[in-house]
Amino acid sequence: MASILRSSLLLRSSAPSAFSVRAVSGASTLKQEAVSVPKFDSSARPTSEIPGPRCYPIVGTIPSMLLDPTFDNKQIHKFWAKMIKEYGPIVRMITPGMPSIVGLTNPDDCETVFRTTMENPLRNGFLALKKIRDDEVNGYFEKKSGLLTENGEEWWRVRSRVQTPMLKVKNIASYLTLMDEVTLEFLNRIAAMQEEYGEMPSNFQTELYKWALESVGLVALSRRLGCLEPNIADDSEPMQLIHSANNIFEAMNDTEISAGMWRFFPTAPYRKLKANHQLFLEIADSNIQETEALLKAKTGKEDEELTLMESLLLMPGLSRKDVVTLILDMLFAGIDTTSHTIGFTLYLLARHPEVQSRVQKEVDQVIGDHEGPLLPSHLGRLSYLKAVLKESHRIFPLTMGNARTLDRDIVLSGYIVPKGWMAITLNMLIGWDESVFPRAKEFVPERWLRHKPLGPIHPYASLPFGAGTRMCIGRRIAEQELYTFLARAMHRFTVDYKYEDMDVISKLVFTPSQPLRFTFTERR
Ligand code: HEM
Repeated sequence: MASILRSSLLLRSSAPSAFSVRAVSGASTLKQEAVSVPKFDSSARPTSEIPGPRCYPIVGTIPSMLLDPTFDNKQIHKFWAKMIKEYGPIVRMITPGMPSIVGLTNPDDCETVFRTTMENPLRNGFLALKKIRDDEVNGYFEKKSGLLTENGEEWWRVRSRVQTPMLKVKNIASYLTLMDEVTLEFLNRIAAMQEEYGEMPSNFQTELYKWALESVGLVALSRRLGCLEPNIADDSEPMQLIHSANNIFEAMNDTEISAGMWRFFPTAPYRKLKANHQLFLEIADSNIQETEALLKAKTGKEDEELTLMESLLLMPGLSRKDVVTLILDMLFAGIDTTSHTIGFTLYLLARHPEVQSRVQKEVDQVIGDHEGPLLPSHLGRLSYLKAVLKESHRIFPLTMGNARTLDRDIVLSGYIVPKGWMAITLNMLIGWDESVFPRAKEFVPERWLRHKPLGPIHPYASLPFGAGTRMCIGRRIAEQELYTFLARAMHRFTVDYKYEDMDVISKLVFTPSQPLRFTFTERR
């Protein structure tokens, strides 16, 4: 089947493509571009002096972590905040058998980490997921576990080929009309729920997951999945994808932020991860095959533009399995990310009516009485709305930090941090630091506007999508979904929230601590 599809697509390869497949084909060695790498200062203080909680022989800092009253892997930001307060902007953690860690809150250190790892960005996270893909899924992944978990040459083999097509704004813009259609349907659903319940039901988060999966499915699977059907059954395929992705994130939080016992025996979180990954894989794979069948059926028309995924299937140097694994990761990474960002942003807008009216004013000017689908030119003019999203990511970043394993010794905050250690840039704590962001506790989107009224912002201080060659590959897709949703929602509704303040719960990504019981009032 796969080869039939591939050859049928290849027959069309002479057709003009909407997507750039030329950019990096043939590039198979790690990027060697000129980056300015900070000089190593050999007079720096030794590694042994890096501050941190008490380190014991054999067990390292594990007892200091586990016995600390703030240590809770669902609230990991509180533990890191305490460590940084006690020890300063660089703190080390030693876990035997795992790479030692430094947590960082000085943006200059973050810059050093990203610059020195630019050519070989190693991210040794999600190890339990990698083990499951490598050892346990009956050879499905052929020991090539995909962008999320691979490193080095194998990671770059795929990344170098998908980088340009997936991050080119123009390519993603070709999905705007469809994304807009999904959003408009979802807003009708919001209006219906508002009518029925007088506010959003306490499971509104699940509604946002449906919007997110329906939106990312447009790009990943080139079709509608039906997530927004009224009364969609809880055991339907889209709902099973959503539930299993949620469970995968939760289980990965438990395997990632732990002493790593899953390496020695299948712990409960490891088993949960394996079972949900298997379920997700089976459903996603059958959906991918369905998409392949549809693509095969529409073969032959020379003037038909290729979808992003079709053009990736045609990319020299990428196998069908590579593309399938990418689609799998897009579906998996595309549910719990954009949906939580929307949840946090709506909460911040509800709590700051003056900001909300400014966004509404902007979208009224930009969209006005326009009746057709949103156009890229509309999104291009939403500078305040984009500032709102940046500010929302500063206050509620989705991840605690960005991680890089060092492939050489470097100096951070005046200490030598050796090769093999993992440096984590603590996004959330940097975002909340008054010395980096004046009026850090306030929601001030204006700080991101071009004239920077609160002063310049360090370019490495807020990196919600990571940075450099390993930056989020779904960034453009995510941004387009988020801009579309917020523009349409603010054009139609005013949002309100009357309940407790929002905190975060870590489920690999930060999720809202309270049910999202928003009230949406029609503006017209
Ligand atoms: C608000 C939404 C999102 C945020 C904040 C976000 C954030 C991130 C971050 C911080 C990373 C790690 C970057 C690094 O190590 O420098 C990442 C990686 C990744 N993201 Fe996203 N993401 C979002 C949405 C998405 C979506 C919608 C997709 C799929 C379409 C996606 C797919 C991926 C993949 C596959 C990677 C691994 C890339 C690699 O290692 O080469 N993300 N994302």
